[in-house]
Amino acid sequence: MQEKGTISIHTENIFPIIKKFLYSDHEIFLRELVSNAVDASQKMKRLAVLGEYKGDLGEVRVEVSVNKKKKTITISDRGIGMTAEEIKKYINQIAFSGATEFVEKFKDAGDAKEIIGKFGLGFYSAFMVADNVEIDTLSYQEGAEPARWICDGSTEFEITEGTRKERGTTITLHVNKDSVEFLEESRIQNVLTKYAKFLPIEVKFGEKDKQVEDGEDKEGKKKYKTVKEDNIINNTTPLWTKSPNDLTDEDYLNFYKELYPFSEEPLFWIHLNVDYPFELTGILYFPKLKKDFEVQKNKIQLYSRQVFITDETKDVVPEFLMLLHGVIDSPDIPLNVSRSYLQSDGNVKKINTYISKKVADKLSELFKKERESYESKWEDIGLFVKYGMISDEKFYDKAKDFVLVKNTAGKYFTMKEYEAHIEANQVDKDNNKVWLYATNVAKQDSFISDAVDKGYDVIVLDTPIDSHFINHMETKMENTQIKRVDADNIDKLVDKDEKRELVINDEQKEAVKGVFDKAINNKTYTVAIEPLAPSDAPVSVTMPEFMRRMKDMQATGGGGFNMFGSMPDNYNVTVNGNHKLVDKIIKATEEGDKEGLAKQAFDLALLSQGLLEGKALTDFIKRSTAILGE
Ligand SMILES: Nc1ncnc2c1ncn2[C@@H]1O[C@H](COP(=O)(O)OP(=O)(O)OP(=O)(O)O)[C@@H](O)[C@H]1O
Repeated sequence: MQEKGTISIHTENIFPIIKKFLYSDHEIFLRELVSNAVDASQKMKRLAVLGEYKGDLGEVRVEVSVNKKKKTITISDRGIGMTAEEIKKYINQIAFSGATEFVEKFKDAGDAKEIIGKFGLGFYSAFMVADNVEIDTLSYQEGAEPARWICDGSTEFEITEGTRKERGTTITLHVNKDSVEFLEESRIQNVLTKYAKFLPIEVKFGEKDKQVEDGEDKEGKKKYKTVKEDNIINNTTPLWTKSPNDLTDEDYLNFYKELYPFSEEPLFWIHLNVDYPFELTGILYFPKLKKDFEVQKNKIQLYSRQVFITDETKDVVPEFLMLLHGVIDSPDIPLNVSRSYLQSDGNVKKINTYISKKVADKLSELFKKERESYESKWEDIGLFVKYGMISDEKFYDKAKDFVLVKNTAGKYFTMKEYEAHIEANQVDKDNNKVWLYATNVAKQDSFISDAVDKGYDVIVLDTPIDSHFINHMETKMENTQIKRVDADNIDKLVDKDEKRELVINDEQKEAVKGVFDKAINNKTYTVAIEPLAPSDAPVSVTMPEFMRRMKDMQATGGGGFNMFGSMPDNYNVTVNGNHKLVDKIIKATEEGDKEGLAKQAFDLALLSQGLLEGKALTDFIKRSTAILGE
């Protein structure tokens, strides 16, 4: 038997185009060929189970080897093999028609780069690294003849009788001169570890050293010797393929270590398992996030029937879920399409909804069953929950019952509990509940203690996401305002319309304002004289809530409020017209003394907020020291 033919594709220059497109991702040829070998092996095993193959299965594993001298890479399996007819059908027609389709679809596409590695190019991808490809195969079918196929990367191929005696297929790649890197064992080892680590059929790549006990020496100490053993790349039954009922916490923790050898232990995990309306399995871990969530992204690995596809899961899982770690395995995620398509894909949407619901359910269960432990983990999960609430309305609906706020005394509340907690006292004249928050307990201490003295409660919102979270919550909660505790004088923050009289007259008020304006001499500070309690601070410096929040949001990204980030800081300076200091300023005869007092009080206000620095701080200390010596 000898047959020559032309592969039926229209695009004669298909090879150069494919090579160009896939330039940066040549390594996927190995993923494709090993996956094919695994598929053929699994089919073989199934046939045996079904009783359709009665012969000896032997050891069904895939073997990869490299011959540097001959410049070849071989991938061989003991799968179902192919007859000459099957080669013609599956390789010449199907495999190549897939490649033609690829070229036609994407030769003009702007996002060709994005689809690299996502398009299952199958067998054809061998030509990215090889000038010549051979197939030696023997079908499992009784009486089948071995067949051999050779193709030199043009559209010409040749099928002849083969010599293979053993069932299965060997693919031999004659590596081209641009791809010699793949003749290095370490390179192949890396690529296999990346893509084949959890394949369901054993993949062997050469041998490795192993230390085994070898009796004892004269002093009775154990001796060891080095022996060779098969280098098996994969764990064929990774944890996510097992039933959760058969697994212990230790199993999950060990698997986490296998995935991320250098990471801290995760907080908890969710085992995903769904058959309908799509197929998906996986394990998602909640890592210890702390406050730096950016570094945590891109840790979820995406598999399709245990073949690693990518760890760029953007577009496949909702943005906020990308903070999680773990594995998702689904044959229903289309991998051979561009990203924009992926976002509108029905299955991807269903998968998103499913994962997001599962995660919300898990958190809800933990909150209900183990509140104490949930609270102790809040520092780590809070960020995630808030991120989810802002970005996913369905998640918000569930999470609003288990999102927590902590007050300055360290007590945790749900939103409902907190509302009840402040309802009696923290309400302004218009019947708005006023939530007070601090972003830095140490720096805002004086404001916090003013609020606490009034019997008010202050919560701590000190993570980068909080300014966004507050904005979101305000739109959700009725008759509620959320204000930073240092955004104004406490009586203004919770304005109960308790009128207090100013003890000085209008003329004196103007004069005092003039003294402060002159002493401060800076347009970003707006001075106002207010009638406060004589025991309140003489001067306070605040930044209005709106301005502060826009700046905070801008600093942590997003919000579309770029203009605020570049605006100078604007502060309100509130002078307590009823404080003894004001009286002293009025009574002072020297202009310099008046200004000196005003400046000193203003600097003290800045100091209490950590706003006094540099030369201003040095001057203040000198001035204060001088006063002590007077
Ligand atoms: N090692 C093998 N043993 C038996 N049959 C094989 C082997 N490799 C390829 N084939 C046959 O050739 C066909 C084409 O392979 P190819 O990899 O191009 O596409 P595919 O595996 O069907 O799809 P994909 O694009 O997902 O890789 C396979 O479906 C299979 O029938």
